[in-house]
Amino acid sequence: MTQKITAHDVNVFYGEKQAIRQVSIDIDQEDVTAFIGPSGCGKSTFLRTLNRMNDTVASARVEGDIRLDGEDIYSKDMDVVQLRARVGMVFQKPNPFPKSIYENVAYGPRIHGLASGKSEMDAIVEQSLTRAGLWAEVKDRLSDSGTALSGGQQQRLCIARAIAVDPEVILMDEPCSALDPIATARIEELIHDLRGRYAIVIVTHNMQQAARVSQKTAFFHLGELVEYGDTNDIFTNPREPRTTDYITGRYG
Ligand SMILES: Nc1ncnc2c1ncn2[C@@H]1O[C@H](COP(=O)(O)OP(=O)(O)OP(=O)(O)O)[C@@H](O)[C@H]1O
Repeated sequence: MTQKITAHDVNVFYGEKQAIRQVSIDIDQEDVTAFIGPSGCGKSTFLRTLNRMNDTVASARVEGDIRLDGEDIYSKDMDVVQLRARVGMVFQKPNPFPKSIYENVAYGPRIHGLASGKSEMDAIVEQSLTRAGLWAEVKDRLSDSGTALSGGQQQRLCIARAIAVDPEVILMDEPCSALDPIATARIEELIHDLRGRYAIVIVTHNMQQAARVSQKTAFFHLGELVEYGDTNDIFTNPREPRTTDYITGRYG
């Protein structure tokens, strides 16, 4: 297994309040990794340390060592715009730009200078929408607004947008929580299809979803990483009593 991201002794504070305590974890390149745990345990906060999205929160402070392919992502030399292209993110609520479907996907490659002309851009847009499982549904209406799509299609458009800049890692923060069961199933299939090409980390409230889509699961509680291992082991043979209590529904 190749370790794509390594995190050591990570603490996150919002002002005085500590949200993440001494978390160390290695994220595999080839796997889908699920972060689970009760509301407020810090899953999203920790996820957002992995592409420095917490930089956008004025009160947030991150301590510790986080590396992408061995490179310290909190180093002064790290270009954060570049980092967020390498480590893309998909949010809870689909958030397409109020622009055409085509523009939603082309925007990132344009600002990163990834296409040298219209035909190259067309190819990136088609490939990204194809990988996101949306091409067949939108190829005849690329100039329609992204916000006119269904919720599930919007979320796949957001995944296409992340894919378009050729990321190495995709972070997904409860990507299905605003979707119906059919749209959720499409996203879960898509995660299967994308596995291997991108390292994927998904925060989910839904334990069945974690069991379905991931190979590795990390259980967080009160800002700590309680247990991390193969998804099968976490759900069938957890080592920690707190994990057992959570997966058997005793809290959360
Ligand atoms: N911007 C913020 N400012 C201050 N505190 C915050 C902020 N964001 C999160 N927190 C606090 O940090 C802790 C962890 O929150 P976080 O959203 O990371 O948890 P979570 O496990 O993702 O929860 P949920 O599943 O409900 O989204 C919580 O106590 C939360 O109130």
